[in-house]
Amino acid sequence: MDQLVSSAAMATIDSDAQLQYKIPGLSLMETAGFKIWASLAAEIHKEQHLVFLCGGGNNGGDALVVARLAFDQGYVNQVCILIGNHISPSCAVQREIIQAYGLPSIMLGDEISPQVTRALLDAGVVFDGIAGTGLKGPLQGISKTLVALANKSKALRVAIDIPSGLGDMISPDEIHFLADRTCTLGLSKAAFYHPLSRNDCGQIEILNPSFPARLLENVQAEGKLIDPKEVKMHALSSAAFKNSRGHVAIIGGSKSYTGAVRLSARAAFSSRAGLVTLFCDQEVFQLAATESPSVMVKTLSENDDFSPFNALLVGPGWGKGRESLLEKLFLTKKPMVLDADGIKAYANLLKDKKRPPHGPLLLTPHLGELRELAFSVFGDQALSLGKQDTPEAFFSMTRKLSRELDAILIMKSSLVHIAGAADQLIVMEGLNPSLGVAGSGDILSGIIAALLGNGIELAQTAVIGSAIHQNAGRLAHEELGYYDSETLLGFIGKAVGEMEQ
Ligand SMILES: NC(=O)C1=CN([C@@H]2O[C@H](COP(=O)(O)OP(=O)(O)OC[C@H]3O[C@@H](n4cnc5c(N)ncnc54)[C@H](OP(=O)(O)O)[C@@H]3O)[C@@H](O)[C@H]2O)[C@@H](O)CC1
Ligand SMILES: Nc1ncnc2c1ncn2[C@@H]1O[C@H](COP(=O)(O)OP(=O)(O)O)[C@@H](O)[C@H]1O
Repeated sequence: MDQLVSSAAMATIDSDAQLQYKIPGLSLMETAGFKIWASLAAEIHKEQHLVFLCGGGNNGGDALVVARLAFDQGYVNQVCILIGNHISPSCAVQREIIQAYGLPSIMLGDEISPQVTRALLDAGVVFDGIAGTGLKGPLQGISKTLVALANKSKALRVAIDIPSGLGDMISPDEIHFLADRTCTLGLSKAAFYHPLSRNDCGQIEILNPSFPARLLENVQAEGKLIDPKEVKMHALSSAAFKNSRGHVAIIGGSKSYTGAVRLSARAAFSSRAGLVTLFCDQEVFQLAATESPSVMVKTLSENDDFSPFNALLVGPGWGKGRESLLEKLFLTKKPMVLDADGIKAYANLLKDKKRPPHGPLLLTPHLGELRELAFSVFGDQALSLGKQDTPEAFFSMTRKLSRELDAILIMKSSLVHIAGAADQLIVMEGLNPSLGVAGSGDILSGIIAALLGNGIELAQTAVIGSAIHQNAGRLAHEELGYYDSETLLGFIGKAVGEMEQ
């Protein structure tokens, strides 16, 4: 599990390391540069042209250390592009060193020179050391122009610490360095994990330039990154049988959307539910009853009794106009997963200022549904959620929404963000486009419902359920590449089996 921190928190660790622990800034910088170069050298050929973009702060100083170490090892096709009016003391030392070495460098003013354009076009690797934790606001001036040009280069793009232009208080819509690799220092940064940022950081490697472990451990983190491969769950007792494995009721399915509930039901069985009953519209009944012999299928009515069930999944393929029924379902106080049209119905209730009391509640919105939900609670300020908002706003608004609704939110994009299961936001790196296929979300909600039916606690359910979905997607991708949701179903039980202990 990695902690995700703000740039401000990381900058405090940097200064505490120097002030409290007396580690010289230059020594931290040397170690940072050494570790960055050590992590990359084997992948770079001596014939490649290396371009180092170096700001005037310590991030630029780090880049200059990497340039010098590379030069010493025979990577002589290189140029350092120097920008910035204010040069930090440690960066000034590094600039003197590369001058003494005679490393090729170009000092840029306000405009890009043809020499720089040429260097970037010919580059095999571009190192971005323009700005890291010290960035204030969106990129301006020559830094912005340089990043735009570097982003057009076909080179391998390596960001030192943070891709320049990304920051906690900066929307990922603003221009930033598009990295293939990010060598981040100390701890990973929360700003990488906005739904629109992560892809632009490439492969992230965390390197510690000898910050004291105590400082890193005691940091106030914004979020934590959990690797789905490391998530485990208790195995079922070998004496478990259908009635002890939980009975899930799925309420959804309508004339226009007949497939969703069937996927959810099958996913629930593969995630250890013992019994599944489907409550659907008359139009879906015949289809569902014929196609899914293991599922008990009933026609949904106003007077259904949900008391025998251990968990309810409400919403897949449900269609519109279900608000009053949803209110009644809340009154059962049963552990409930709300997905898709169920979330939209809930948002409508909230817009009408209705806050029905409910039992343990877990919602699985994709980003569009999340915005709708947040809009119904917070109004206009939520309209940019997950789009043009800043990482800081995304993290804090989603935590606030979860508190406000007294529910756990599993927010689905190419990443998974879970709010409400811990003090910090939990993030899982999905980054598996094969999972982005119609019906994949219905499978997730079926998995979650089964775990709730098994009696697993709500917060744990969110983490374990998301991990089962991601692990199944990974297993399916390793075996098949791309697939449809019916095929994904076949990997759910395997993922569960690998996670059981
Ligand atoms: N102790 C150490 O030595 C260690 C430090 N470490 C490293 O130091 C980094 C932090 O260094 P830092 O605090 O010096 O700030 P930094 O990220 O270089 O940014 C300042 C530069 O950005 C520029 N700039 C700012 N805003 C801008 C904008 N909107 N648009 C354009 N430009 C803008 C600003 O320009 P100025 O405003 O001064 O003209 C200045 O040039 C950290 O990320 C890590 O890499 C680690 O290696 C550990 C050891
Ligand atoms: N690139 C990706 N990497 C990992 N997971 C992804 C990716 N794209 C989509 N997903 C996952 O696929 C699921 C899609 O759900 P959803 O949008 O509700 O689809 P549907 O409504 O078709 O079921 C979510 O769980 C989401 O996290």
